[in-house]
Amino acid sequence: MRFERLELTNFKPYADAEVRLRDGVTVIHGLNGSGKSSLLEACFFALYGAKALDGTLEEVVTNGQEETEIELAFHHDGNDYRIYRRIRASGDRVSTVDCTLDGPDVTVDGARDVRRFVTELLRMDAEAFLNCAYVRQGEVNKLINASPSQRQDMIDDLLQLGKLETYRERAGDARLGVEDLLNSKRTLLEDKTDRIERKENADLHGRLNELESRLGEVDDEIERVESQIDEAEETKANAERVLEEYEEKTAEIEALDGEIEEIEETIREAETERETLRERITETRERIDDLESELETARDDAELEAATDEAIAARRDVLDDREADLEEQLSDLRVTQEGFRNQATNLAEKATTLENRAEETESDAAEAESDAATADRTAQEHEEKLESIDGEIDTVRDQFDEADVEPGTADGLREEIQSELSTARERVAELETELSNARERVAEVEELLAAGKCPECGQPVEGSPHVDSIDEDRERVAELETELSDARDAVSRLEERLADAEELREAEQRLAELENAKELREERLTNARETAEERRERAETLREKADELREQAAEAAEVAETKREEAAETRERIEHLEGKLETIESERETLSSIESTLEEIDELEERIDRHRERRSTLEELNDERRERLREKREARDELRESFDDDRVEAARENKRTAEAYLEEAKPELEGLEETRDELQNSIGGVKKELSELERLREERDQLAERVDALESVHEEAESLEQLYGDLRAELRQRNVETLEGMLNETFELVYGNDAYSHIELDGEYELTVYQKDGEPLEPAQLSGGERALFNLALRVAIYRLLSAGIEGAAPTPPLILDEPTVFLDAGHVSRLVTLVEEMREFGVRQIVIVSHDEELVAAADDLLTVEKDATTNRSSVRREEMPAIPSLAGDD
Ligand SMILES: Nc1ncnc2c1ncn2[C@@H]1O[C@H](COP(=O)(O)OP(=O)(O)OP(=O)(O)O)[C@@H](O)[C@H]1O
Ligand SMILES: [Zn+2]
Repeated sequence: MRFERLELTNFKPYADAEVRLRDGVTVIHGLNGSGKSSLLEACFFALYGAKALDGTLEEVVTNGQEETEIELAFHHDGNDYRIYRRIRASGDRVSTVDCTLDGPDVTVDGARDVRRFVTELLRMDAEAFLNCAYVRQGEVNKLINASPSQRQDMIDDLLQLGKLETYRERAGDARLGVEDLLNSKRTLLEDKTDRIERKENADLHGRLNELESRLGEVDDEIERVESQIDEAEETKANAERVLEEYEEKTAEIEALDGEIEEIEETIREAETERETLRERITETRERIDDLESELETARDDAELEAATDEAIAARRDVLDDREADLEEQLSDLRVTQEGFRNQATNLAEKATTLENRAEETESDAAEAESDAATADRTAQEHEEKLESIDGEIDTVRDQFDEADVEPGTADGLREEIQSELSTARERVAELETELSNARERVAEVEELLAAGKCPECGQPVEGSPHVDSIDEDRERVAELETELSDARDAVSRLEERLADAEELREAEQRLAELENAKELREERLTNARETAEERRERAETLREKADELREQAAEAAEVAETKREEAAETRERIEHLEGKLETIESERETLSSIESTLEEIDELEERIDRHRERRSTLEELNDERRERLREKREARDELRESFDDDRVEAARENKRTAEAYLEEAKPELEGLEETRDELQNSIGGVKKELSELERLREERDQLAERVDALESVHEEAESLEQLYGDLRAELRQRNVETLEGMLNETFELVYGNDAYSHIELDGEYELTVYQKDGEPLEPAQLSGGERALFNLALRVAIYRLLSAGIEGAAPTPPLILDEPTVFLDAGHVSRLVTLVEEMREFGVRQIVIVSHDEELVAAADDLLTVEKDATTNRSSVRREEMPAIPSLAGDD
């Protein structure tokens, strides 16, 4: 067997790692704590699971991670296998959630099954693997310190000698089982023999004979009693038959008596019923008489000639006719009444309308009167105004009288004065111009004269002609001034006169206006007066009209009253007729009651007939019954005469005697039968015991045979037990010898110094080291390094023994050494290298060693370097490229 590939995820310090392991010697090296041992542990754990751990499952999961995966591929006996494990930590629990082993044509699931499979496959469990193949760090003293019996167990177990012990134990168990069985069978056999002896002593056959003869006697006695009982029973039966017959006849007579009584009773009942019916007929007849007298009275009331259906029908016709007639009259009257009522209503309405109109007309009249008054007041106002206008006109006329001008001429006068005034004003203007001119000339001349010059020619004044005219001119100015003043006076006078004339003209206009106003007023006055007159007349007319309307209204109301009265009269007549109709109805009812009385009478008559019929039927029935009664009485009398008192008495006596006998005999018989049953039981019991005895004898014979057989099986088991024990001892002895040889060989090879001569391993697995001088030494007394070598030698020896012993069937697992050089000095390390090479030669294909030792490293076929990252604290593994591999064997 050899490991091929290991793949780890979150296993201890490894986050992710993959290692391939090859044949030959693989050395794993690296610093302390880098994870070397963990790699080996991983392989071991992959194979055996939790069993392979020193601690708990929890430790394999990298701190802080939740899941760990391990995959190990290995080769064994020509096949490839692969184990996969997945461990999950959730909360406080750590468990294997997945565990599978795949091999050729096989898949195993579940940690337990995988472990079993691996144990089976490698022929060693985890413990055995540790004892031979995997030398764990620090387990140097394990085998040395073990007690001989522990050592024996370990080695026996490895060499499968344990199985022989198991077989021996099983044989021992079987022997003990047989022994138990044998003992119990022997006891049984003794018991049986005892019981047979006891039974043989009891004289069962003698008892049987005696019982059988007694049974014969009892049977005879039973037979005798039974025949007597039969006789008595026959006598009893005969007597009973006679008595029965007698009883039957008595019963028959009783039955006939009963029937006779019944018939008599029926006849009596029928007679009673007939009597009752007769009484009913009388009662009914009386009732009919009463009804007929009632009928007579009713017929008179209803004016009927006869109380017959025909008369009633005729009377009904008359009543129908009368009713129809009355209905007709009534309907006419109702129409009339309705007419009167309508007229009364209409007239009352009309009266109201007229009354309203009269009121309206009166209010119109009042309105017209008030209008007339208003018009009168207006006329008076106009009159007053006219008076004031007349006053004003007089004042204006007085003005004209004063001016002595005829009104209407003022205009012509004004025009005349106007033209005189303009002429006068022209004269003034002319004079003013002339005066001005004259004055200028005077002024001019005076200026020239003052200057000495002629005013006309400019020549010096002395001698100028013109100077002479100045006086004339001065006169002319004076003249003109006088003339102008006169002319101006004339203008003033004319202006005054014009103003007067103007005034008059205005007065004239005012007068015309006043005359106009006066005319207008007068017209309006006339109008007002006319209006007043007209309104008064209208009021008069309206009042007359209103009176007329009132009269009409009164008339209409009167007529309405008359109509109402007429309507009331008609109502009375209607009521009267309705009364008559009611009378007809009551007459009809009377007729109906007569009819029903007639019907009742008929019915009563019928009832009488029925009663009579029933009576005669009853009479006939009773006649028949009397006939039957007679017959029954005869039959009964016959029966009474037919039996004999003496015979009955004899039968009674016989029956009593037989019964008395039977009463005594039956218990006797019962007693006999009981005795017989007891005897039979006893006989059965004795016979059973006899057959029991037979059976016991048979059983005893069988048991005796069985005990013989068991005794021989016991012997066989004993010898088998012995055989296994001997075999194991022998095998162990052989193994011990071989092991001792190999141990010495190996120890010599790895230690080989002059101090020790040899190691002894005795049959009890006691180890002793002998010094050269023959002194024995306990292995525990060796030095640390010596112990390490000794241990290694022992392991290797066991490993060799194992591989030799099992030969081919179980190819040896890889030899795994964890730090084997710790206690060794350099020389011994070289020997270890030699040992390793030896092992290779013995056929160990794969050797894995954890070591720091340079020499071992140098001797490796494969070098794996393990490193731990200082920051992440995660380990990694790496294969060193090796130079051409020197042969290890060549080293030595
Ligand atoms: N569950 C774990 N999670 C993380 N790290 C772990 C876990 N278990 C162990 N370790 C670490 O792994 C290392 C131990 O590894 P291992 O024993 O394989 O080292 P080594 O190389 O064999 O050391 P030495 O040379 O001292 O024997 C320690 O540093 C330890 O802290
Ligand atoms: Zn280590």
